Amino acid sequence: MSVLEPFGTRLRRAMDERGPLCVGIDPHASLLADWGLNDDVAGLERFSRTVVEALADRVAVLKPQSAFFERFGSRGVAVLEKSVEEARAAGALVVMDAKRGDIGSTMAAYAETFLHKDAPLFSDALTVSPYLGYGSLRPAVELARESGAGLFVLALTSNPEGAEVQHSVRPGDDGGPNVGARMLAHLARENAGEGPMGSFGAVVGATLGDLSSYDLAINGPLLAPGIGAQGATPADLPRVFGAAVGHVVPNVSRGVLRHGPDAASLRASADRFAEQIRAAVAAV
Ligand SMILES: O=c1ccn([C@@H]2O[C@H](COP(=O)(O)O)[C@@H](O)[C@H]2O)c(=O)[nH]1
Repeated sequence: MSVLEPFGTRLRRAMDERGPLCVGIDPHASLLADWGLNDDVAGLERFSRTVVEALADRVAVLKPQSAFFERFGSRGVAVLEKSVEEARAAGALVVMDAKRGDIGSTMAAYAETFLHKDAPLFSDALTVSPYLGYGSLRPAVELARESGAGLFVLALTSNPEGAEVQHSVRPGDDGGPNVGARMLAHLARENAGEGPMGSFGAVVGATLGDLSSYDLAINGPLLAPGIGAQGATPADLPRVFGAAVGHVVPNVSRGVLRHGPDAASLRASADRFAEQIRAAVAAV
């Protein structure tokens, strides 16, 4: 198996060279319609190819949302494979947003699917759910380390429903850290001693307001969805992330995609978000 430089190193370089923006590839049925495409595999393929061709040479990260491809069965997954390959070939890092999570023995198979360097769906990083226990993710952590890939662990998600799980505290641990904080602490341990940045990131929503009660200094990236369609803005980033804002990878999906299918308009929208993010982060 060929080995890449660690994901954290590659991501840090990409963020420094291109800015930290991550654009989602989320082919919602409504966006396919808005773009004048059919809600079928041909429409999916055209949508995804347009986004990759417009943006893969300028943004640090593209994040395909696997659900919108899986919806079309094996032919949709084939489009996803091709999109990942083309985006990586054009210079973007690919974070596969598949939010996998299961008992360890099954997690090992998910890891083989997305994090083995020779797998058809190999991606630079994968979103994972730790809600079968952080330890159940161990096979993914180990294979990611071997391959030079990374993980983004759901810690404090952008949706309001997430609080029910993520703000809960272990029984008998009154006053102790909540679940989200525990996930951040696990990740800080995973990234200890890594430079310039570890490969094990957290998903922390840009919609969540002041997070100063959390220790976001995990020495790893913080993938921040919620900008655009979910109501957060680039200007919110310093208030939400404080001193950790330099590790934030802000994600925008529909906020950019609604400007398609014209490639120049997609690029212009991504450039506007990138500039607003640069200005917000520079002001800290
Ligand atoms: O906490 C989370 C984790 C993941 N997502 C995903 O990010 C994008 C957001 O899309 P927008 O169109 O910019 O709202 C989407 O793929 C979600 O599944 C998230 O929103 N929140």
